[in-house]
Amino acid sequence: MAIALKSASFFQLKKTDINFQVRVPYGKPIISVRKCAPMAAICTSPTVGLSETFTRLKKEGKVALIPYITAGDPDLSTTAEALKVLDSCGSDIIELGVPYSDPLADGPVIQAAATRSLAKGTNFDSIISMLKEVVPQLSSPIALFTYYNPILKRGVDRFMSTIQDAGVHGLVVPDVPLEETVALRTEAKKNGIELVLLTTPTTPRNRMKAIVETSEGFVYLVSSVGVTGARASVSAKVQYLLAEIKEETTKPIAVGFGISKPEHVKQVAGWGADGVIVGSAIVKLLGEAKSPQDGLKELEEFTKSLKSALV
Ligand SMILES: O=P(O)(O)OC[C@@H](O)[C@@H](O)c1c[nH]c2ccccc12
Repeated sequence: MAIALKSASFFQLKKTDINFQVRVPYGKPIISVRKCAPMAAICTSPTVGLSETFTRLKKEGKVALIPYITAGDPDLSTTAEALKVLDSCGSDIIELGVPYSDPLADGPVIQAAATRSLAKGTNFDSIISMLKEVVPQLSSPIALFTYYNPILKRGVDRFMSTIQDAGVHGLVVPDVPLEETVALRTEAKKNGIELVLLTTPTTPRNRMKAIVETSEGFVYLVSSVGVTGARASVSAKVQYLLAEIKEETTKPIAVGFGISKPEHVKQVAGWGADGVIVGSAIVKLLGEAKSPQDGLKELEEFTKSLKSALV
């Protein structure tokens, strides 16, 4: 059954018939089968932002599942489907990475994904076009992930208004130092975009205090030194770092880096995290699957396993 995206605005899809062909302007049509929880009614009411999502989850006594994927890997049509799979399989916020040629904070898995995506011709404009089609079908807010250079190239004000117009709620810029976030924060605020800042295990206490006071949406606690990438275990130091940050702020704290299994998710949630971020394990699964359809099916199973660790 082919559904013109526009006419799906009040379409309640039942669990059994989530099997439809979506014709998208930015790439080849793709058949997708999703068996996760019934999609929320696709309505035009705007998704709520990051802070409101955490406020709702806190009231429900829940921890946010926050996956990260690289846009355009293996291709943008699959990214569009992956966003819907992640959304319908229990993600609460979705980090979407803009591929960049010099991802200095990324490990080999995400670096390879960015290289593949750029080789396919993915660029900021094609990502925005895809988001304009897909965001109205999602119940989870999108936090766009990009290095600073692509923002500067476009101009901070134009970048922020463009992502706001595409329905993006949050922004994470891992390589912008706190001292240089003034311009970003000013334009972000004008466009209702929540700028998430990161603190690490080696961030001095007074600097961490300034970061958490400035961060919007949530505080990103990097669990371990080094670059992104699945680890065999999550450092027990995270428990101490969470307690330290909670002394400085009541803002939600999401932990990322190295988290790649349901048991990691359970452990970090048990240490008091308000959100758990999983990136490389998902990027690897999608990027290395035999086909996009296989990748989407594996993504569904993996996302459900991560979500079940939080129930
Ligand atoms: O990949 P990991 O180890 O699961 O970590 C999350 C990470 O991928 C995601 O949040 C992210 C992608 N690129 C980044 C660059 C810096 C900090 C964080 C990120």
